Amino acid sequence: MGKHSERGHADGVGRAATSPGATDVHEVVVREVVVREVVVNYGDVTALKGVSLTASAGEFVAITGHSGAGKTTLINAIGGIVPFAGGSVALGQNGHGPDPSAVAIIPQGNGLASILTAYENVLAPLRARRVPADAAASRAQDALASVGLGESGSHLVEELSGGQQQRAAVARGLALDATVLLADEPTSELDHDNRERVLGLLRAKADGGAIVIMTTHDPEAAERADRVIELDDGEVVHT
Ligand SMILES: Nc1ncnc2c1ncn2[C@@H]1O[C@H](COP(=O)(O)OP(=O)(O)OP(=O)(O)O)[C@@H](O)[C@H]1O
Repeated sequence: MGKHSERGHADGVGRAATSPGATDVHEVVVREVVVREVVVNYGDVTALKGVSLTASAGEFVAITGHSGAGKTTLINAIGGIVPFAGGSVALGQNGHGPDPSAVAIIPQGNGLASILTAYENVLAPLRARRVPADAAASRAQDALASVGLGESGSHLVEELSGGQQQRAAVARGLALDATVLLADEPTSELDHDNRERVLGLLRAKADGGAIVIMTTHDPEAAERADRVIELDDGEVVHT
């Protein structure tokens, strides 16, 4: 099957459960993300030139900017998956570095394993984080249902459309129930209704106390955030 886009209180780090599905595991709760003067180099290319931002629990922040401005690099720096040459990223107020168990990333290009089913893709990171099997299964199924893929979990990713794959990636990020959710262009492949569905889920995560940081090229999606931070050529040009 081909790929068809659907487009047409900063009080430090604690340990607590954050949703009914998370009552069986302890997860790190982050009240604040503080990015200070972060510099990221790829060889000779300086992708971030001293970027600073703060986001607090309950906030939904959009990062905008033209292609190549550094949005993905910023998401990955906050998520701790790209090294930075200068600056710092702190989760909570005590100077903790990025903690993988506190953060979920919905990556650009979905990052799903195409030979696994959608359900297996959502389940795998939950199991990797030692969520017990029954709870992981139920969280994976609930997350898939929340993005409208309740009936499609048994399909191989390679059998899904581009938009369905993107929603499966959103489900995978949501299922982790992390208190920092980083979403890199999570609606780029979606039709209007599914874009609204996903933006509503991200809004609900923030309203539930998470810190949601989303990159987007879509002005209408950015409008749904509490704040918009614009990057240009590796620098914050508007907040
Ligand atoms: N792995 C890499 N190696 C070398 N340069 C890179 C690498 N990844 C990104 N870059 C460069 O870093 C800069 C920022 O890229 P980044 O992907 O963060 O931008 P972006 O704003 O997310 O772009 P887009 O909207 O197209 O996804 C660009 O100049 C890009 O070419």
